[in-house]
Amino acid sequence: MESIDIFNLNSRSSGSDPFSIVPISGKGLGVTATRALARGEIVMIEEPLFTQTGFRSLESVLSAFSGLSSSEKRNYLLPANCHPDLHSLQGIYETNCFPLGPNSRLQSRHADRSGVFLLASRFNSSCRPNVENYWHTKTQTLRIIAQRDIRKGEELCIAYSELLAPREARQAFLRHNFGFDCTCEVCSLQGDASRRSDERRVALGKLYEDIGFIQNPRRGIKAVQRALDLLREEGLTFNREGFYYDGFQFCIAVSDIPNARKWIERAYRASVLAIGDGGDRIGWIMQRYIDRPESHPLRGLLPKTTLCAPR
Ligand SMILES: C[S@@+](CC[C@H](N)C(=O)[O-])C[C@H]1O[C@@H](n2cnc3c(N)ncnc32)[C@H](O)[C@@H]1O
Repeated sequence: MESIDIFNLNSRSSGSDPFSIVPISGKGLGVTATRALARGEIVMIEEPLFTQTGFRSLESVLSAFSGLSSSEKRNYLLPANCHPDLHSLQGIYETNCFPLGPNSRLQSRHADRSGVFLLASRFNSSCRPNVENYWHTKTQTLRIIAQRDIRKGEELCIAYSELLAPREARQAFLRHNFGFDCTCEVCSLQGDASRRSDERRVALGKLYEDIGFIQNPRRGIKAVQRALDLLREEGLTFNREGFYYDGFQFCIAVSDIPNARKWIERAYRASVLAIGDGGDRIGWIMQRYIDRPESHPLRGLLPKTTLCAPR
């Protein structure tokens, strides 16, 4: 393995940053917290070294690489490469790039742009991630945000794989795309604990797909509560704001304005904690409905009734 100047990497961050890049047993380098972090806190903000469109090729990566300064070129060659079948410049890109938007976890997750980042490329993967990457359109920077309270010294991990999938499927994905056997705390569970985790994730995946199609609002709100319970039990924060937003829409459809307001407030709070208060589109839409929930176009779609508030 290439010898890596960790001091040089760490010196890229400002002295007050709450993370450090260090060797992690069995995983190469990784990122740890140098102090306790609160949920919602921004851990890192980084500009891309270069970006690519969705139709990238060896030529486009080469062309971007040739525009870098000589020290940037040296730094680009340091991160991991899990694609020995590709040209090394392309392999490094495919191993380390991040999607750049679109900035909505409520809508499509398919980015048509990606970028490579020297510090952020050092985050290892966990199937119960404690930080999440988010592309902040306004500043054209990648933000890494704490998804729960984190202890000093804890490793900070993002998720490389689909979270709402059973262990075997996640492992196969990571082996195929990143060339490693995941040894995160969830993949290391044994027996019943592993089976229960799989069941929760599969159930969550089904709820995530199905909730938008449920027509009966009482069944819908129950499904939302169930999804939020499963997330809590599984220690995940994936799409929390989306599930709260679903709860809001069920209440709005039956003109239950007081409960709708409580659901949208939770959705907004969960969104700010997940991706920060960037004044982006999701935050802006949610804020509008906190002020005037009755302005949502689904209002009164179904006969009036009272549902329930989030727990
Ligand atoms: C994007 S790099 C992450 C940083 C990398 N550890 C380094 O030293 O630069 C991806 C590589 O890190 C390692 N890795 C990431 N997450 C891992 C995990 N959960 N278990 C084992 N290895 C992991 C794998 O070798 C993977 O191919």
